[in-house]
Amino acid sequence: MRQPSSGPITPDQMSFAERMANLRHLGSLFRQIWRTSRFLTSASIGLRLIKALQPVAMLYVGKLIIDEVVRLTGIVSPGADLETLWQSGALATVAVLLALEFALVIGNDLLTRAISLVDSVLGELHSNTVSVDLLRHAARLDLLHFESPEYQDRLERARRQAASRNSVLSQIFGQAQDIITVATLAAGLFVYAPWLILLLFISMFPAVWGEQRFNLRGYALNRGRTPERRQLEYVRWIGARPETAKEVKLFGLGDFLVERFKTLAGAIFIDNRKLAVDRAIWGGVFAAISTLTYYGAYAYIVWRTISGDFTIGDLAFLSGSFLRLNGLFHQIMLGFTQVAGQSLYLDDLFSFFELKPSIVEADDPKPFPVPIRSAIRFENVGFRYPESDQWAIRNLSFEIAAGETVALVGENGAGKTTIVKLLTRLYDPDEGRVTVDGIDLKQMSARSLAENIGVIFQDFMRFSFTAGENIGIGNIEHMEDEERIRQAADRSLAADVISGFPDGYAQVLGRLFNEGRDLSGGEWQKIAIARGYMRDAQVMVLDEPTSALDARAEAEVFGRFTGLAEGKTALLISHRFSTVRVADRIIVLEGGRIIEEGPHEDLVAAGGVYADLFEIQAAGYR
Ligand SMILES: Nc1ncnc2c1ncn2[C@@H]1O[C@H](COP(=O)(O)OP(=O)(O)OP(=O)(O)O)[C@@H](O)[C@H]1O
Repeated sequence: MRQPSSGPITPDQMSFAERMANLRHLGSLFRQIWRTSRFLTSASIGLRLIKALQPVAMLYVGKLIIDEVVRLTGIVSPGADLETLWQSGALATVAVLLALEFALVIGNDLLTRAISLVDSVLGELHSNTVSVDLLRHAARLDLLHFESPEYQDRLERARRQAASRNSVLSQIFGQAQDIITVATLAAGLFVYAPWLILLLFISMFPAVWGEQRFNLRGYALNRGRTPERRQLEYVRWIGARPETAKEVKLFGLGDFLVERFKTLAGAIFIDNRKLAVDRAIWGGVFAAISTLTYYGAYAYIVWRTISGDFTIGDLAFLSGSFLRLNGLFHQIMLGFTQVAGQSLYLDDLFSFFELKPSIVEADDPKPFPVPIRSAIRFENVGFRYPESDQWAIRNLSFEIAAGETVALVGENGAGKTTIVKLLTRLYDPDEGRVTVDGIDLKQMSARSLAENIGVIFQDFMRFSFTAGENIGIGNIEHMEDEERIRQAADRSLAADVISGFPDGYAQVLGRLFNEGRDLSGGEWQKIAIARGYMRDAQVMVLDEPTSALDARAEAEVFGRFTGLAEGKTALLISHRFSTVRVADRIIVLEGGRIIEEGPHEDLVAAGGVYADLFEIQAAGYR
């Protein structure tokens, strides 16, 4: 597989073997389409097989008609009466042939429509299948995949392919159909003038070579421009979102965004235009070469007819066959290079599916201890974000005893959220380990870990779903449990917010949809906290849970939290010391290391960093 890279590649950088290797994805594509609908896939193949034989049949019946007409003109005297002639039976053959040709034309039309119907239905189903597969696969990947621009580029490329790639298979089926047609036409032509086929073949080469080169250039361009295209999407997104509208207006960012969009779009446009112009010019030259070949061959057949070697019917059949063959040969050859070209894009899609999550479950996973008997321990843990050469945390050891509430404090970037990500196994540590009652998190079943640790992140998601769903998704298995949702909402004070909605729990939140209703930051936070309460988790992690709450709500949320957390283990992160002081123990972090640790009173008495920070905040209130 190619190394994932978003950097531009040029046609010359891709070896022939690599181009061929991309064709392996055709098998995966076929399986995916087959899985989508066996019936429709079989129907598409079957109908095309029948349609493949139509051209030669048409030409041959045409030849028979002409020969029959020529024969009849020889025996029928000018001005003969149609009725007498019909009754004599002389017209029987030509009538049958005409009827046959009519049937072939009608049949062909029906087949074309049936194929296009089957392909369009299959195409839509397949594009749904790919989108579902993409969603499923993305959900299995690690957080690191989503936090890395390179993987976002890959996801973007895969997403772009999801909707359109089934056309490749239609194209391959079409190719197979054309090949069968060519074989039947060529067999006819071969009987009359074998070397004409060779001539046709040679005349194709420049076009095929040119086409595959342009395909590769097109792909390289597209791929190399993925980061810019993502930026383009981003600028478009910023310019048209309710979340951004306030700042865009007040900072007067409109022109700035327009300029940035123009610059990015302009660069992409210039590249695309150059490619389109080159392709058009060379396409014209190559087409002229093959037209020349056709007329050369045509002149030859005309001469052989004049000299009496071929009948007029033969002439019609041969020139028709040659014309069709010429077109079809072109189509097939170009089709092959196009399929090869398209399969480059398939690599984007299927190599995304080949990405494997690195945080995987142990072979024989152990359950999370219920209840926790001893403690959660960070044992000499070190962690560096991928693509970062700085340790976010290093040599970190601490424990949270069963039933204890521990608070983490520290300046921005001290490593607090990183600790939460390690505790929830969104990442694995690079050094040391995180254990619960001595069992490494890596040995634990992902499901039981998720069931036992409830987290509310500072950048929690504001889903444009109903209020009930926004809370219910905190425990997807109990999403329909209204009683549980109400209890969770009561605990987090979200119930008061929801009681003000005309639709209550059925109220759609957010500004995305017509009936949606937006909330204040603090109101959203109450909903998010309720989501955390949906799970009856033993360990609750609250990362900046109350930053947007007013003082009264904060006091109340925490009053309830500490009450409810009795017997539960909790980890709190907050910059507000009024929140932090309720914890049994406070850990002060700096640069990913612990610098102080103890209950609030002890830390204040010790007069260290915590005491200073506490004093600064307290002074602000005096
Ligand atoms: N996805 C990431 N990739 C690379 N570095 C990161 C990533 N997330 C955080 N960091 C870095 O890791 C360090 C610790 O970050 P962390 O988010 O844990 O800090 P924090 O204490 O939670 O900060 P805050 O109080 O601002 O929320 C910081 O230096 C930060 O820049």
